[in-house]
Amino acid sequence: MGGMTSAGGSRWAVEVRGLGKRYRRRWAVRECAFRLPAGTVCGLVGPNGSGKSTLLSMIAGLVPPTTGSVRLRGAPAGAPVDSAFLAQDKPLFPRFTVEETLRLGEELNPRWDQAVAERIVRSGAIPLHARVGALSGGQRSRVALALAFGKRPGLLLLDEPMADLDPLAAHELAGLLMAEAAEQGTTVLMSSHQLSDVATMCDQLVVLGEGRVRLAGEIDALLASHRLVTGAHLVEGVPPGIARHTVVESRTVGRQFTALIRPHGPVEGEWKVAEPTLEEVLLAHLRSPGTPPLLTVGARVDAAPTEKADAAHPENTENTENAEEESAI
Ligand SMILES: Nc1ncnc2c1ncn2[C@@H]1O[C@H](COP(=O)(O)OP(=O)(O)OP(=O)(O)O)[C@@H](O)[C@H]1O
Repeated sequence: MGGMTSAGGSRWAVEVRGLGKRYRRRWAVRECAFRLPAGTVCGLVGPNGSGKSTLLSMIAGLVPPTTGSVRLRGAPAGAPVDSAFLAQDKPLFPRFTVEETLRLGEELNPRWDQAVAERIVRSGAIPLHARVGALSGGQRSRVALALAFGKRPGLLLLDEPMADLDPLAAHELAGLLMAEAAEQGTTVLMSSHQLSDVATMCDQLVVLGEGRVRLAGEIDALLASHRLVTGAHLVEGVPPGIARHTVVESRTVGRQFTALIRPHGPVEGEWKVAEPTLEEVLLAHLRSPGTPPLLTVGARVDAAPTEKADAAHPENTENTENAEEESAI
């Protein structure tokens, strides 16, 4: 992705710069800056309370940022965009029938695709005449997904879409999301706590920790910039040959030393060195929130000044330990 430029803007579905949200004294999202190529499926991962829903709501234009800006498809910040947001609580009118709910979707959306919406509802065996308030949680999720997909949006923002779906429904949704991205060029940004869903569905990743971006970019490139190192080690602590790399996490059990590192050059010594799985990289980063952030070249935005950022909130800038890691990926 090294040759990418932001020329033409529209190759980036989402660009956020200096994005922050403060609720009273507490920052839910801080200094987020990354971009997401159009037509990709991106997983948004992070511990509870790390700011995923807040970030999605700001990108959806539902929550005004305290600092920074969101740009969608190269359009000026704040311009109306063709996106659909499926919130975690999936708000629907309980007194409407499923059919009435879809009709409302049709009336509100000029590009409405009734066939897609109906297919999603029918494959869950949900009767069109059923009242939404009488459906199970998973069935309501399916209706909400039908509404989101029926809009045929360019950008689909999903907050834990799989959370209450049964395994078959989740599998079907995964197929649908990937097909939409491939066939319609839809960009999908979805938060999830299911690392295996992220591994099977997503080609991009954004990891949040305490409201900040910890990892962002193409999953292949992120994996390629990490190594899992194992071997025998007789004394406590990280061996000097390993400590010269960025050590995300290390542990010694008995005589067995294991570390997830970002190598800066060859790993010397009698170590077994392998490329980690996505799950290994994610878990290590979730357990080690102090690791410097890593953004691939494709995910980085220039450090352009943001609208209302740092001048009004000088406490935003103090954090040198959060300096981004230099990398050639
Ligand atoms: N409307 C609000 N008013 C005050 N604080 C809020 C509000 N919404 C979110 N927060 C706070 O912002 C932080 C981030 O919350 P957010 O819901 O964005 O996290 P999340 O990563 O989506 O969490 P989860 O995985 O539990 O869904 C939390 O500390 C939360 O308490």
